[in-house]
Amino acid sequence: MSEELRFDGRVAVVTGAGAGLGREYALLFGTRGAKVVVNDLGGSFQGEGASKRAADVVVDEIRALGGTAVADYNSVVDGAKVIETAIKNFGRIDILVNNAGILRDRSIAKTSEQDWDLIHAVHLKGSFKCTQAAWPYMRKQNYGRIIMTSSNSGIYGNFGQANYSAAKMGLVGLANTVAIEGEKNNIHCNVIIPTAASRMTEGILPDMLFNELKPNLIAPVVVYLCHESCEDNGSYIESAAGWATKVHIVRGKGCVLRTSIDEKATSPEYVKIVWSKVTDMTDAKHLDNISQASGYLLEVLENLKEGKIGGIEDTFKYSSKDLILYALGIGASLTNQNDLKFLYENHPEFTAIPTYFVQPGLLLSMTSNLVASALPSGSADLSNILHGEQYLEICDDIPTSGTLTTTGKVFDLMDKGSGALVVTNSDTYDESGRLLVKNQSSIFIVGAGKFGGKKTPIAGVIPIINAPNRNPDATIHYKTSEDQAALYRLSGDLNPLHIDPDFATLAGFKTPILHGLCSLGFSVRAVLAQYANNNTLLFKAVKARFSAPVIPGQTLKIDMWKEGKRVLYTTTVVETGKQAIIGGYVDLKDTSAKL
Ligand SMILES: CCCCCCC[C@@H](O)CC(=O)SCCNC(=O)CCNC(=O)[C@H](O)C(C)(C)COP(=O)(O)OP(=O)(O)OC[C@H]1O[C@@H](n2cnc3c(N)ncnc32)[C@H](O)[C@@H]1OP(=O)(O)O
Repeated sequence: MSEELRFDGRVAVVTGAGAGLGREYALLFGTRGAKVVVNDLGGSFQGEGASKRAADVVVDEIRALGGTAVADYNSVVDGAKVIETAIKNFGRIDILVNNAGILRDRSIAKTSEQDWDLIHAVHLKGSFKCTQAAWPYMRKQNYGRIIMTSSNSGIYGNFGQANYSAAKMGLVGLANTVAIEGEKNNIHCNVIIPTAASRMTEGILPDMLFNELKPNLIAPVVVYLCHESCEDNGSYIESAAGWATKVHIVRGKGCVLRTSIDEKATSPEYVKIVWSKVTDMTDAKHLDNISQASGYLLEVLENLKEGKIGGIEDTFKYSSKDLILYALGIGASLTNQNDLKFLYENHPEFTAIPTYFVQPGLLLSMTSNLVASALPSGSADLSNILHGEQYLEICDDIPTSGTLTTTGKVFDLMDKGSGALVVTNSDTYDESGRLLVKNQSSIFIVGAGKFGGKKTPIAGVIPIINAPNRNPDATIHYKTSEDQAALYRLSGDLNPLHIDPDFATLAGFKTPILHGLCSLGFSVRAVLAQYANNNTLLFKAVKARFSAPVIPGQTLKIDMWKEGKRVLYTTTVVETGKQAIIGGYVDLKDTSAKL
């Protein structure tokens, strides 16, 4: 054990110290050398009556233990008088534990104004008045330790305690500001959130818990918080039953509700769409002060201004398990030994199939109204949406797990007559801000054309490249499984079009169809197997146009033409002879197999 923590020369005022927690604090301070003012009005726990006895008994106890103490019988609402007792008797005030409290439990419907006012007077106003009265002395001596007593009833709410909960949460707010204002004068203010068996909690807590909630188990925590060696200021400490912890308020990462600084308004409908992001607490953080809170807002605005957010932002987390699930979803199989490195996380060359990284961009589109926001109607229904084209470029080394940030925006909108074509661009970064992946998706909204828009793409929309007019240099067949879409969807694209027969009918298909990106994954596997010896490091980019649907269970024929480091390909459904992907190509950094 380290050196005994002493309070010699210090004067401590403990309010409501006639019983329960306050008594334990007062006794411990007294045995540690502090001169103690034992404040207690001596009323009932409902705030009725007053007697000197409660405080006197504790004073006697402290004296019997060899300590120094005086009683004070004032109401904490007369804070100046309470502090005056300390000054008159001991000449100073170093420690103030705002502990006095009463209960007036009623449901909100039955809480009278008097119930409300009385609770606020004792808890909140009393703590304020005592603190304010002690303040000039503490400032002058450049030292002070103040405790505010909050409660889980305030932090979480508790049936029948509206008045008490509000006052207890009010004390947290009071402590926050007192901590800031006192900092430069070495006045620290912290919050204790105790759960103790006392006359206030008897009958509320279960017996088993009640019997273990001894106030003397909390006193050491409060007494330490009041010691000069304790550097905490503005902390909330919860303690009960011989246990203590710090409590934090955290703020989620949040979600930007507009796509550019020029967008002057957002809408309740949009808020509804992104609500899961607004309320996502996965990356929640504690902020140390109000400047950090507003600082982040400024950052959001700066990013919007500089076009850095340039649209919607999303977080994408993945692990080796996700990579394996994806690999299975696009047909990787242990029947091919070369695929083991995609399916076994302990394989020395375990790696992602690069097309996995179409997911961050796609999921961003699917969980926001990015696509709909581009349309004149402002709305789009999944039953009318088909994946038209995809471009993916890997820009840097891809880790096998991570938390990535994707920013996405609408890049172009075309009126194709039979439908509208929305082109979205997204960039995906790792935690250090390294650009890992670029995606461009063209989404065909069937029936949303003829709105008078332009037909041709702007520069920057990556065109498809038609296959050469010669026999393919290589062909690979892959049979998809009847459960291919059921498996693939687990990687994130939960569009019911791929699994729900009723939804497929609604969208105009006889049966659910395969995800376009699943067919793309199969096709890239073929190119990597044929021309890169399955070495994913050689993969640079892929482009595809989804020209006809694929039904799970059909066989894909991937025809390939090698032109330098570019491999052009088409993907045909063997059973129907229809081309499912046209104009596709894979750019390799190098090739490892000759024609
Ligand atoms: C918000 C959330 C985002 C959701 C993201 C996606 C989620 C996924 O779950 C969805 C999917 O995976 S769907 C499955 C994969 N996709 C498909 O199966 C679509 C297959 N393609 C088709 O059916 C038709 O091409 C079809 C229907 C697309 C077009 O056929 P037609 O209407 O007959 O058009 P056509 O007469 O051939 O051509 C008209 C103009 O459009 C251009 N075009 C055609 N197909 C295109 C395509 N796939 N992509 C881009 N442009 C396309 C043509 O070039 C033509 O333009 P122009 O007149 O200027 O030459």
